[in-house]
Amino acid sequence: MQFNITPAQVGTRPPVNLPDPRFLEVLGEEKVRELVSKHYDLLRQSDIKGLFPPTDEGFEKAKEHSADFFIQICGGPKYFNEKRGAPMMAARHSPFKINQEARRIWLESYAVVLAPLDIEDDIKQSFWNYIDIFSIWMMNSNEN
Ligand code: HEM
Repeated sequence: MQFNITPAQVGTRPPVNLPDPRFLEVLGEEKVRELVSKHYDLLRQSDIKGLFPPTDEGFEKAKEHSADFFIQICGGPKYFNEKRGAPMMAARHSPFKINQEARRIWLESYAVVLAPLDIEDDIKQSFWNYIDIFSIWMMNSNEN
C-alpha cells in the first residue's frame, strides 16, 4: 500500500478515476462517515485548521457534507447533490487558500486514517489514488 503524493502544479486538472465502488460496499456508510470524521478531527488539529469552520456545529456540518460526497462518489445515494447541489468541487474550494502545503497536510491526514482500515489493499489504493489526483484540482494558490 503506497500513500504517494503525486507532484503537481497549481492550476492543473489531471484526469481522475473514481474510487472502486467496493470501498463503500465493504465499509458501509457508517464506516465511511467515521473515516471522514476522523480525517476532519485531524485537520482541526493541523496547521490548516484555520481553513475550517471554527464552531463545533459548523465542523459537524462540514463532516456531514464531506461524507455525503464520498458516499455518493463511491456509488452510494446522491446525498450531496440532494443537500448541496452540483458538486463543482474546485469552485467550492475557491474561497479558501489551498496551496501545496495545504494539499500535503490534507492528504497526509487521510493516510493516517486510511492506514489502519482492514480492507483489501487494492480497494484502499483506489480510494487513495482518487484523492491524490483530485486534490490537485483543489489547489488554487502558489503563496505560502
Ligand atoms: C487539497 C486539499 C483540500 C483542502 C485543503 C480542502 C479544504 C476544504 C475546505 C476549507 C472546505 C470548506 C469547509 C468544509 O465544508 O469543510 C472544504 C469543503 C469540502 N471539501 Fe475539501 N479540501 C481539499 C480537498 C478535497 C478533495 C480532494 C475533496 C473530494 C475528493 C474534497 C471535498 C470537499 C467537500 C465535499 C466539501 C464540502 C463542500 C460543501 O458542502 O459545500 N476536498 N474543503
